[in-house]
Amino acid sequence: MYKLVLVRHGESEWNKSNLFTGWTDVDLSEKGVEEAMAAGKLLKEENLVFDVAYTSYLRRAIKTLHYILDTMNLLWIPTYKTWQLNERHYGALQGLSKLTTAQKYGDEQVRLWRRSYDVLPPALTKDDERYPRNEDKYRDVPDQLIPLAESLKETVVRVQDYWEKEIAPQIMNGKHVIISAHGNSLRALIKYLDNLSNEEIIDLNIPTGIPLVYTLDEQLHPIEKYYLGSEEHIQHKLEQVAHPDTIME
Ligand SMILES: O=C(O)[C@H](O)COP(=O)(O)O
Repeated sequence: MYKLVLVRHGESEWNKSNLFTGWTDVDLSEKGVEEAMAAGKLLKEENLVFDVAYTSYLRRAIKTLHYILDTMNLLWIPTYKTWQLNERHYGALQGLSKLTTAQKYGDEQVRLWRRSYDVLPPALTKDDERYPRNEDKYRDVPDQLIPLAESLKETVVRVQDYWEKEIAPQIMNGKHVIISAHGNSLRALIKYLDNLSNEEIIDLNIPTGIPLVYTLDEQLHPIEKYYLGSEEHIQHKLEQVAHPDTIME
């Protein structure tokens, strides 16, 4: 049996202002930093230890991992960063308010863009300043893999590819792994790990900064999973993600 921990980054500045973020490299809010440190504390109290860590190319996930590992006195462990664990690319929605977009296009359209499995958000054009190719950190990513927009389906492809090639072999080798990533890149991974249908994944939300602990069998099939922390706190945070326009604090 193996243990695996997934954690969505703490609240970001754009989570706080309720903006579509995707690959925009925004920082953690003050509350996000506190959430990350609290996650480290919970993991320590659970007596979990890690040998290797994975995160995305985005500072909100990288910093969350850093605060967690610092709190656990594990900053020294090898940490791998990859664009393949980045948030789902939200295309031309990036930077728009989720509330204003719902007022303009309707709640149902926004729900489809946010949670359906295979509906693409409106795409960027290559001359848009938000085109990822403009950023040095993606210089080694082949052109055909640089997204202009992604549905969860495309996100699953790149996350699953990285999982199979890099992360799964480490776990099979007995390494204790933590992954710090994003709401939708983790939904993509969980869809794959839990073998959820395209319908089941629609209702899955991931709270910020709450460690999700998996127990996996020898074939890396999940046996058990649970969030760390109080049930009430987790439920409240899940509501916030599901309805970001209605619950602010
Ligand atoms: O990219 C974003 O806006 C968030 O990280 C995830 O947003 P969602 O919960 O609206 O998909």
